[in-house]
Amino acid sequence: MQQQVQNIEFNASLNPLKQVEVTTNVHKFGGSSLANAACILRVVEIIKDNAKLNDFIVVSANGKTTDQLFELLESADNDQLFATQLKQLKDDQAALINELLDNNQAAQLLQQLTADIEFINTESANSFKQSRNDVLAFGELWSAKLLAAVLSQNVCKANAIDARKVLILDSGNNFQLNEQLSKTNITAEKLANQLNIFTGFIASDEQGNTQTLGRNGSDYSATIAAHLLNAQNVTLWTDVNGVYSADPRIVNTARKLFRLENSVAKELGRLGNPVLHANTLNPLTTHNIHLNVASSFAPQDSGTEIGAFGEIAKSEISVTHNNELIKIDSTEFDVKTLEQINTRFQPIYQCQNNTCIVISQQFADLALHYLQAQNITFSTLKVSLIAVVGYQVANRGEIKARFKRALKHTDIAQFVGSSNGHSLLAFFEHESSVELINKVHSQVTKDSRNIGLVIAGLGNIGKRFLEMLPQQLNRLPALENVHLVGLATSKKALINTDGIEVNQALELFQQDSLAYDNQLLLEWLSQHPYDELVLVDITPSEQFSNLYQAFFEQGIHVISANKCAGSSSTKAYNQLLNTQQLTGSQWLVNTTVGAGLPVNYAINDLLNSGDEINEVAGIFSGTLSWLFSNFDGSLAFSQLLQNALEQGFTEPDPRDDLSGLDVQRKLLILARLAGFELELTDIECQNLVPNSLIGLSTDEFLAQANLLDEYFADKLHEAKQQNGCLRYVARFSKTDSGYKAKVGLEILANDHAFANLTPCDNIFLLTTNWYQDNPLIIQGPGAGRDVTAGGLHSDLVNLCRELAVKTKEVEIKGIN
Ligand SMILES: NC(=O)C1=CN([C@@H]2O[C@H](COP(=O)(O)OP(=O)(O)OC[C@H]3O[C@@H](n4cnc5c(N)ncnc54)[C@H](OP(=O)(O)O)[C@@H]3O)[C@@H](O)[C@H]2O)C=CC1
Ligand SMILES: N[C@@H](CC=O)C(=O)O
Repeated sequence: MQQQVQNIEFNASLNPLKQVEVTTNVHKFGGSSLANAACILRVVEIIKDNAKLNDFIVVSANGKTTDQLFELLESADNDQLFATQLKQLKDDQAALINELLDNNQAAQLLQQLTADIEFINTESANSFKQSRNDVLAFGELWSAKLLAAVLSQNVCKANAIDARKVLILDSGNNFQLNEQLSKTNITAEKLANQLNIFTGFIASDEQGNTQTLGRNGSDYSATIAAHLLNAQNVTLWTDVNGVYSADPRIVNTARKLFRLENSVAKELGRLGNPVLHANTLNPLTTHNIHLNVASSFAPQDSGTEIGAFGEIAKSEISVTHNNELIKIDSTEFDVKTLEQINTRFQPIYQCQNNTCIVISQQFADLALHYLQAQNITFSTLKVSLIAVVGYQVANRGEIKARFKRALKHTDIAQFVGSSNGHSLLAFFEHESSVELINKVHSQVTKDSRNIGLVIAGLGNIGKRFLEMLPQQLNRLPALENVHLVGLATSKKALINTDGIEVNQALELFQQDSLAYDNQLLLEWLSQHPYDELVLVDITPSEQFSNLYQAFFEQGIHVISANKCAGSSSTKAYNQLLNTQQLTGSQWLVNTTVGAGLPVNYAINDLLNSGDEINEVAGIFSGTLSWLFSNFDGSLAFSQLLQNALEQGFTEPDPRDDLSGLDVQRKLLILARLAGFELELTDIECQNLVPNSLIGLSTDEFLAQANLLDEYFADKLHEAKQQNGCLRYVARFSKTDSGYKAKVGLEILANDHAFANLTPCDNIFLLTTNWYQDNPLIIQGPGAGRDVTAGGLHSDLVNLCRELAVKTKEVEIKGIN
């Protein structure tokens, strides 16, 4: 039965493939990504979402087809086995065609398949003496034709290209690519305004003989095609979702490396990394082409990007191992022989005195034949390798020392730095154990993750937070891997994935920030290349706090000084908590109440200890505390207000303090933390801003603030008459029917606990089951630049400590 491609939108305006761009991208799909009809349909969806017309799609043979073809080559002398295997191959291919194509389309491919199978059958008579490579080529040819037909039927026109008509290898020059001829060919073969489906793995020589590009040759085909096409991006869609800091099947603390420096990626390939292959990166070095490794099983995940990056990516360290190596020792290597060995067998290591080479076992037979033919006497030894790979890692003393520490008490045969400086190599005369590989990984990477830090809001508090950042980063091991990567104000943002120099952050922001909108910010955040991203919201903006839902959905952690989200509607607040729990995002809000005072932590600790909060009361506004402590009638109230504003205690608009809104929000945040469900409007609130000052801009309000003076002078007089003082008090208490909550101006006795605070201090009285007759009191400065910025730093350190011990399970579909 023909399978359907789901959700294909034929409406031109919605078809993502309609946007034709001048640049070409190359997408390569490996065999396991194209293993069966369901996989191919998934690939079609990926192409719809990620490709555009004129892009090149490079394909491997479907599933295990190449293995089946190899088996046929081997069983040519066994008629019965050969016939069974050939029938199976034909049936498998025919099944794919019938499942995916309508009758007309299927008929053409089935006819071709029959002819190809007949060719294989005929060639078996002379044991494929001349046609081994022609037979192997069928895997990719069938795969390309099938995908082109499925795309043409369901998405857009697609043109299958036989790479043998394009990629010409020079048999007189070690089968190097004839670049000029291949470039001319690719231009001639590609068709405009469609997708070009290109066979991986195969090429031809000048005589037209089929040649293959070796193990994992399709990746190489993709990067060669990208080079010839001057493409911008190559994506290797495979069955793993990126390159890891070690093989995740062996090291379960391995981290995905989101960005890999070109030279480091090349070194990993050279040393036998299972995802990146030795040749793959070679064609990319001359152009600035980005290579991505992504999973076709989880296309929404960001994979690994390979390119030219700055310091953060360059600091990545990984561990690779290879148990399938052979060391060849000889005193007879001459320059010419070594040159040949280098070109043909990709040695992993060559001794400085030219008396030994280490090569992969896959080249062993060929290499040994070659040396015998040269009459060179040699001896061989199986060896294994554990390598620490990173940008110029051989020159990084601390990594070298850690690696050596991990190797202590092992019978290591040799320890050297690679000649390019990008790896440290430890060779052993036996297989490397899983324990040792884990130990090395843990020692050299410290299992640390890169944490990106974005700061939104660079005002009164944001600037102070930023000023304190360099010293914090230098001082605290917990912040070792924190990188400032984004700064934003209401209209401009500076994002630099390579990191923003913290000591010059404000200057860089002035120079380089660009206008942005939330959509752009979210787009960048959705693709950030860090293990964790922390956003510190030091804005007063409700509109900005509305983005938290999207942040949490993307697993981004938020530290808020902004009180809007914490005091939003019950529905919105609960949705945030649910999403955050679902995605593992952390949300730290310590400074939203009491600035740096640990009142939020105290409530959490009490609840964790099994206590219950019965009452919360106190002075929650630093501004109002400062104003009413200092207001004795000698200065007008409006003058004191101006003073509080200048000291950085007030909200950006001081009416948010005077109206009681700021205190109302804080009481709501604490009540919610204590486990109660209520809305802001459930808290009775006394507004001290007269109607005449409500509708004005902040500047207009400040210009007319003297209109407040008479009201507050009267209130002070009233308090004095009662031998008391004015205080703006928040009160929340549990009742039999639920709770009672209000914030407002009170006249308190002069010896009341709330009446004798240092100006600007907050006081929080927590009455709980454990602290009933003698409530728990937390008191201290509750507003201001230093304490608030300090509180935010405290949240950052606590968060980073938690993230350091967070374990992320690696999902592996297998490594092809
Ligand atoms: N003062 C204190 O003691 C305490 C303050 N807080 C909270 O800290 C926050 C910041 O206060 P403060 O520094 O005094 O405020 P400021 O007005 O001095 O600075 C606010 C900053 O936020 C930016 N901003 C405003 N809207 C947005 C937006 N939509 N997107 C991105 N950036 C935006 C502003 O950018 P632009 O310049 O472009 O407008 C500015 O850089 C407030 O939420 C406050 O409640 C919390 C505890 C204590
Ligand atoms: N404006 C606020 C600042 C802290 O939240 C206050 O005065 O308390």
